Amino acid sequence: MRRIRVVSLVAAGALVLAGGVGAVLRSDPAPAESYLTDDQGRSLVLRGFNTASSAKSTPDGMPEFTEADLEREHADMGTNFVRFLISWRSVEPEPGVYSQEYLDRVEERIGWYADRGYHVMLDMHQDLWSGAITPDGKTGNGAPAWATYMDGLPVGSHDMWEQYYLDAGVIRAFDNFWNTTGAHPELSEHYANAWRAVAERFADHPAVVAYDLMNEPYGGTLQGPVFESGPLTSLYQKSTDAIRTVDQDSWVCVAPQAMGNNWGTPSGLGAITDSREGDQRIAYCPHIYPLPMDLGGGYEGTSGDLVDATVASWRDNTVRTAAVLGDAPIILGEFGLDTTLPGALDYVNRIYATAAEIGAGVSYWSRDPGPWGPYGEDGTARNLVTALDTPYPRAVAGTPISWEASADRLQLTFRPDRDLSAPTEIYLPQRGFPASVAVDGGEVLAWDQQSRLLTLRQPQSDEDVTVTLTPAP
Ligand SMILES: CN(C)c1ccc(C(=O)NC[C@H]2N[C@H](CO)[C@@H](O)[C@@H]2O)cc1
Repeated sequence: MRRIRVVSLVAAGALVLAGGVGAVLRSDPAPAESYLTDDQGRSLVLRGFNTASSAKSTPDGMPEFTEADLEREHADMGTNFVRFLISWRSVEPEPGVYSQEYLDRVEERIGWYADRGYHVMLDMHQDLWSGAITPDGKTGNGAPAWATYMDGLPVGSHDMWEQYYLDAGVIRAFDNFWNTTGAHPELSEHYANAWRAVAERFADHPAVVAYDLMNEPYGGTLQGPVFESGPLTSLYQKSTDAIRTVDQDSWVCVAPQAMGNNWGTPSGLGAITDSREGDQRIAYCPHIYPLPMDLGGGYEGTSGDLVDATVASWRDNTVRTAAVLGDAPIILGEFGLDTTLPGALDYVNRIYATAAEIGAGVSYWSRDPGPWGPYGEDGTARNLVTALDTPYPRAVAGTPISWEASADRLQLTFRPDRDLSAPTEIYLPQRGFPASVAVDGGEVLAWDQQSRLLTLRQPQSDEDVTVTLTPAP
């Protein structure tokens, strides 16, 4: 049973511990800008995957992922979101040259998601800066070789990929990009202009809802708040300004540095100014990877306690930084684990419960086959599929106040917005709702057992409404 309670991150409220899950009761609903919204103004609850790590190394920059793979994911888990990996090396293979052929390939795949009603966040992905940090091109990914200046400093050979971040050549490549060296002010300009080229292509695409400006930033010799409030915030501002010259409506999602923040420490990220008309559309997209999990401890015993402490700290720090960014909506851009670890699915449920508490979208890392993913190398469905196939209110015609879900029950409290014409839309899995649905507190507009979507007639009330869905007897 996964009980999920969405609570306010705005009201001070009393911290109420219920069933071991911390919850801050909402005394006032979070402002609508605490959620990304769709074109009809509905608050979006985003659930999906990072697709996919395989794109880091393919020559054409595309994930090893087919439309049939998406069809299966949609049928098995009812996802509505994807953090789709793109790369600077593919967008701008030569300085100032933007590959429309690559963007064509991206657009083709985004069309698969659009055909199924998904929302897409494009992730300009990097790890260890670039494939150019090692001769085999297989260690890092993201930046093009022409933007990789290691100044002849060495890069070693390590068993753990994270260790490459401490090599002098890798640090120098990052230092030159952030212009900590003073030698390459042009690189961040190129980066912002690459984003403009991407946004120019997707500004009017019905499925693209957000741009994740940089995956897991790393400051090289600059670390922590001095990096995050300095070069990182500057790059985000420069990229946001470039995007807004061609796209006024997509959300711009900014992430803290990975080191530390992935483990629950606070971020020094500064606010970004959004020049668009109306409400700002800046979102915050941190990741979480508790160190005890990374060290193989699993979610049990002492390791489980340390993970819980990390999750609690991460949540508070995430809410704090989202407030600094102007009550920005939150998307948990990445979390994941080897789901063969002890307590793995309890951890998955804990993270989804925490995400729901702060109104965050979630993209699981990752969609690739294997022990972390929903499907094995041989294509068989793994334990993660059932864990993720649970009811959720995909689009809410108003402000979500709280919701709880298990396989065969969903209870949603929301404050309707009578100005919205589109109805609240809820996903209900086959395993919990094999036939008709009993609805208490609301009126069914439609129940489509093929798409697994139930829509509610918009209540003619401004007061909070609580709807409970269970399988009809
Ligand atoms: C030392 N530094 C800077 C560092 C260490 C560890 C990670 C990491 O595990 N990240 C978690 C996952 N995210 C990437 C993709 O974005 C995956 O490859 C990692 O497993 C990142 C940075």
